[in-house]
Amino acid sequence: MAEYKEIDSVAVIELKNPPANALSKALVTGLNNGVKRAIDNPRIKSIVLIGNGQHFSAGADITEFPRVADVTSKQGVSLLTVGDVIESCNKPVVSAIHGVCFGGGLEIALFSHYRLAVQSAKLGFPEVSLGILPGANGTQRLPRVVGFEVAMDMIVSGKPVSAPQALQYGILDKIVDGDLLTAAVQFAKTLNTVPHDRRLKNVPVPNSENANKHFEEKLAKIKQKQRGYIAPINCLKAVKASVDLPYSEGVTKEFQLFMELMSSAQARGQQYSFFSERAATKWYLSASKNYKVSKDIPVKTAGVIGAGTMGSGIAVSLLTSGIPVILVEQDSKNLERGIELIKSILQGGVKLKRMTQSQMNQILQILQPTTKIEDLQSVDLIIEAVFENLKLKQELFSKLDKICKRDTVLCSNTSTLDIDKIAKSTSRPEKVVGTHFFAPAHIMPLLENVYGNHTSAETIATVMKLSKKIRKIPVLVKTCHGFVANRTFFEYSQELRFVVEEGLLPNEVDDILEDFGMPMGVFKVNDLSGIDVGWRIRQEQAIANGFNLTTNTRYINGERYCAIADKIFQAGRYGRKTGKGWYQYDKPGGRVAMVDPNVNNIILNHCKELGLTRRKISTQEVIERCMFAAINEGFRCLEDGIASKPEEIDTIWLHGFGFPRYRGGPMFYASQVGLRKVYERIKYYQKHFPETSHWIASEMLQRIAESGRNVPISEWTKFNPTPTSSRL
Ligand SMILES: CCCCCCCCCCCCCC(=O)CC(=O)SCCNC(=O)CCNC(=O)[C@H](O)C(C)(C)COP(=O)(O)OP(=O)(O)OC[C@H]1O[C@@H](n2cnc3c(N)ncnc32)[C@H](O)[C@@H]1OP(=O)(O)O
Ligand SMILES: NC(=O)C1=CN([C@@H]2O[C@H](COP(=O)(O)OP(=O)(O)OC[C@H]3O[C@@H](n4cnc5c(N)ncnc54)[C@H](O)[C@@H]3O)[C@@H](O)[C@H]2O)C=CC1
Repeated sequence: MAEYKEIDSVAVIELKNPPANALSKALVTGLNNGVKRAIDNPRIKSIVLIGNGQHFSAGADITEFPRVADVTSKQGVSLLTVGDVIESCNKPVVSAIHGVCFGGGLEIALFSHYRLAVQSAKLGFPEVSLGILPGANGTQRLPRVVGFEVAMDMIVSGKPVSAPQALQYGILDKIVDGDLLTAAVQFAKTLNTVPHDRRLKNVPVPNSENANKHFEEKLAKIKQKQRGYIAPINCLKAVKASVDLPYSEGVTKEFQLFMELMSSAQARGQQYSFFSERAATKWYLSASKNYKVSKDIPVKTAGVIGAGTMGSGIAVSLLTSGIPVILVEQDSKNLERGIELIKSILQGGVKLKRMTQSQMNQILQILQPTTKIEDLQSVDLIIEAVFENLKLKQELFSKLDKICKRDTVLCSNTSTLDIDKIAKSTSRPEKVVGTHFFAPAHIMPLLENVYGNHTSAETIATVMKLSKKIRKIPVLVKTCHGFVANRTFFEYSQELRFVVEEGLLPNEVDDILEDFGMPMGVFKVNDLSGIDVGWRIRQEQAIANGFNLTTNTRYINGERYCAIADKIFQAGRYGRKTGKGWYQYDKPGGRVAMVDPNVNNIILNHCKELGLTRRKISTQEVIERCMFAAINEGFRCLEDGIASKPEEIDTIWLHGFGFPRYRGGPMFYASQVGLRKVYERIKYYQKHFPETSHWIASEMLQRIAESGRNVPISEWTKFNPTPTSSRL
């Protein structure tokens, strides 16, 4: 775990716990033993700590967190005990850093007396994203090096800094070229004693005159931008303690704030999210088709068809990752509009200092706009993002099949349509796959990749790899109408439309959802993605089912239907883009949503026409109805083999819909509420709303609820009554 060796008078202790040298109890014990061995050896004059493999250390071992008792136990060796041993050691200790030096890893480095790093290293405290704070004195030590404001920013944001930035802040003493170990040993040999100010606990916090002001400003920002999250607030309070209290009292305050977080439900949700998004990327269809064994096709050039809302954002994601794009539109007017959209997105990046004007110009050089689909003949991969219309997409794929080279991967950004139906218009269904981006496509992190019955492992591997290359979090699901994201979101939003039909107004529903932690209420989301898009999807589905949808429709094949959204569409209110939808906006494309009495009239008239009596609906009822409807559908996706594990559904909601990370995702939320209760409430709603089939409880949910025990999420799929494949 920690390998000890001697190079002349220098003891070298190598942290070794692949893949990221997480500081497990065993590694910390090994480190402690190594430092003590060096202290006890009179021939040793100084000590170097270095990481084996790709990183110095990714910090404390998160898998050990559930055992909070271990973390806090005074028995055994903790990061704090080894930290004390390092800091009080009379032989200089040098941390030699490469890869990442995160969390507890950075705390070890800050207990050390000197820090060196290679140019590419990254240093930071990401604990806040796990719902905790750097609890091994990081909140008291970092400010003593970098001052209050920088420490506050680093710890509250969790964002790492580069080695050159860390050098500038004084976190690093030196950036070294060439072999890190050789340089560190050479450096260590020049050291004899440990000066007083190299033990950070002896040092006051510099530049702390305006700490109160900075504290108040940051607190206000957190409350506005990270509404509901407790970890950033405790991080901030802990850093402030470094200024307000002597070191010995500051660490006690840090411990108290750390323990508050560690035992919180939010930390459980955030740590679950860390593992669920990694579990979701590990796709598995069979022994010969999975993330471990399947090879991808390198994507050196790409095509995007349709330069509307989605196509332009998709093109930006590809272009900013260095992939040249041929952008195809149906005519030059739409093409011009698409190019302008792309330019305005990039210009936004320049404004926010994410890129320079000259980088933007370079990016535009690898964009080739055209109205000729034939120009796509030799690209490696194409993403189609034209209107949501099956016939149109089939025609397009059939053309692409004839035009493109044989191994071009053909992707559709369809948000609902069956990939198999699109694939069947080609002679290469194995190359056809869904790549479902979320709006705005250049910002939203999720990529829901969708395989059909004929999609090859190579095609899947290609889009999963590409997702990472373009900085997206990929999840692989199986084709069906709406896949996982829209299938579950549909039930959530449908139930909320019913709530509006029964008594609440859109802004009242949105307020409840935003208080629950959603970044935006469902009606604001509808306005953003386009009321016309939703309308088109409903029309498509109705046509596919041989049904004629009108604004008077109340039931479809006996199923309750709410036509208010269609009436909003009929009123020419297409959402933000037209400056009015469920809300009134400051201007077309504007962001400021205002309650519009005209919308309220549409709703009230609708109810009057149908003779519906409106009623008061409680917050609890709203949350239960939308969440439990989505959760029930999530279980059905598992039953149908559309998703293979609950973690996929949760990752989709976290990164596609901005579900609050501290709640883990809808399925994790269900586990926290308790599946027995979720099941009972679903049965209750089924009794009250028998004409809505999403209240028929999933059999899998029923089995778990009736098992009489608290089944952990990792075991839920064992209760699947219809295991469909080997994907479990
Ligand atoms: C009265 C006194 C009593 C004593 C009281 C004592 C109290 C003291 C308490 C001290 C508590 C310490 C507090 C502290 O500072 C806590 C921390 O350090 S929390 C950890 C912070 N670190 C992170 O959040 C880093 C997370 N990891 C990453 O960012 C990335 O994984 C990384 C950049 C390292 C690598 O990224 P990438 O190459 O993309 O690979 P993956 O992300 O897929 O990771 C590969 C693999 O590694 C696993 N892993 C990564 N980090 C950790 C980790 N920290 N712990 C456990 N496992 C980790 C990851 O899950 C992947 O595993 P797979 O199985 O392959 O999916
Ligand atoms: N808007 C959203 O929030 C999301 C939409 N989607 C899906 O993405 C696709 C595109 O949606 P949007 O970008 O919102 O639509 P959009 O209406 O903004 O853009 C579609 C573009 O396709 C172009 N187009 C139409 N036929 C074409 C053809 N034959 N050749 C070349 N270009 C053609 C149109 O001119 C238009 O610019 C749809 O399948 C939609 O369901 C997926 C996720 C989210």
